[in-house]
Amino acid sequence: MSSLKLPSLFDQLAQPLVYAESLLARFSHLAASSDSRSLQQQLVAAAAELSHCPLAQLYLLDKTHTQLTLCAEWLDGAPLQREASTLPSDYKDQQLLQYCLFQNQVLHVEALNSSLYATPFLPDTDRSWRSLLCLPLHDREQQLGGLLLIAQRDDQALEAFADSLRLLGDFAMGQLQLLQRLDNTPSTPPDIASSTISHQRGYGLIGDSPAMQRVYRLISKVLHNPVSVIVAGETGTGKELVARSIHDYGLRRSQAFIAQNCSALPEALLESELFGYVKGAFTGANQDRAGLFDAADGGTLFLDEIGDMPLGLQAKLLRVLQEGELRPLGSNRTHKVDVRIIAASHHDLRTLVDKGQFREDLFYRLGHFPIEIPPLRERGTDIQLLARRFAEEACCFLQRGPCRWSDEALEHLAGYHFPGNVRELKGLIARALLLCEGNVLLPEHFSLPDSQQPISSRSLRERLEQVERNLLLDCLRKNQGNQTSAASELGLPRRTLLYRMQRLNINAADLRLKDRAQAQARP
Ligand SMILES: Nc1ncnc2c1ncn2[C@@H]1O[C@H](COP(=O)(O)OP(=O)(O)OP(=O)(O)O)[C@@H](O)[C@H]1O
Repeated sequence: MSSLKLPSLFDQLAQPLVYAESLLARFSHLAASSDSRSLQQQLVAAAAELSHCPLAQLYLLDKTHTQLTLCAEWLDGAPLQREASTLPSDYKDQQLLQYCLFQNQVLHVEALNSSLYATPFLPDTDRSWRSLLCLPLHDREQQLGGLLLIAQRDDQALEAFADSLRLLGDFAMGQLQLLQRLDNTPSTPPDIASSTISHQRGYGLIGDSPAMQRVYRLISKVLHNPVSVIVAGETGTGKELVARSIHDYGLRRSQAFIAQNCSALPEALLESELFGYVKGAFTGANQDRAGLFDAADGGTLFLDEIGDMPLGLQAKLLRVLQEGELRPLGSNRTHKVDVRIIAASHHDLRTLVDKGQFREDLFYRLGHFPIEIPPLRERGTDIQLLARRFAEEACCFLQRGPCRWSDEALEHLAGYHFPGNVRELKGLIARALLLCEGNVLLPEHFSLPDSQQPISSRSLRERLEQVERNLLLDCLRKNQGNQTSAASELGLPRRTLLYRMQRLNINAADLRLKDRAQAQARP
């Protein structure tokens, strides 16, 4: 929440203490309200009366965060009930409201008659509207939930009311949330069998651990904000899933989400995939073809493994990000695109910048908002939530009845390190279900390496070896088992890597076989 800027309030109001007193009274009225409808009415009445504006409006976003609805209106001292048919069916074309929502910013317009914004959402009255103040409102989780608007028929500076009305509006949003929760409280306790579903509250992601709660908080900050995001984390931790959640729960959800892995294609092919081309751009270009930027126009483009994008393409990407303009291959014309970029990498991009393998300007342009996804080993009991959920999904997929978990099997999983993270867990469970002939999952259904004695009973040396083993395995997997590339990434001579692998009992051939088996077992 923003804090009250008392100096501006004191400067601009004739009787600031009287104002502060009425503001307090409004807070306590709202706190006492016991139904959502009257709470919304009380908020608009309070906003109009505190600011001495004839009009106040409250707009709320629906659960999908895409649809804005006018929920309460106060005009000339009384509630206004407009026929739904006289109101816009949605406010997607209302630039002023959308600006406030998308930018998550307070908007103050003092001379509406000379402003560029149209205001058909304000009610028609004898005298036209001259000034307004529009405030984004947030709920208790700091998620954008709606807008509070006040308007005046004179040219009047209304910013002095921004901080205090925002606090009041945010408080009302929190109260609304509480009332809605009370309305929906089930009269009987939740079904135990469906308990895992209740944990799916983090934007469709599973996990309740403090590490994942931190991720959810970061996601909530960028949902309604068009900044580029970099999702970082080890392989298989859920980076693409997080990117999808940001798209699915944000204002772009009705548009396309397109994902492209930047390490999967050679440079020329990646370039034509991303930017498109015109007929004759190269041999075989028989017709114009739109690229992924065009396909994602209005939506989100997820660039996975951005650290592997060749430097030449990085420059082209930077241009699109800066100018919002695209020039397909072989064309001398540019056109505008509006694409939100979410990039992911399991490399540390800062290190790549230092090595000259990633452009510093692109790093700063993209990396406004990094989100670090924790590895599974830092998520505590989330492993069990995920395991149960994946088993339910796999049972559905295999069209068999639900399986029970033995405590030993859950403990067995909890003690394992999971170098391949959530993806590895998912693969292990799919395989275990195939091996399980009854309906109880037991430790022997999970083919975890033998050395899985509890971490706490191992010596420091054994633990360090385990860390080193996981690091080498990760690096080898990432480099598709190529020891020369893995050694170069680790900054080791190849001979040293081979020696360490031998000492730690890592067999590159096994690694490839195991990965293949897991890929096949994946549902
Ligand atoms: N928190 C989560 N809840 C549910 N499923 C998850 C979660 N995290 C990851 N997964 C699942 O794990 C698998 C791997 O996730 P994802 O592909 O998003 O990982 P990634 O980090 O992008 O992988 P890579 O490093 O290979 O690009 C997917 O099947 C995904 O659905």
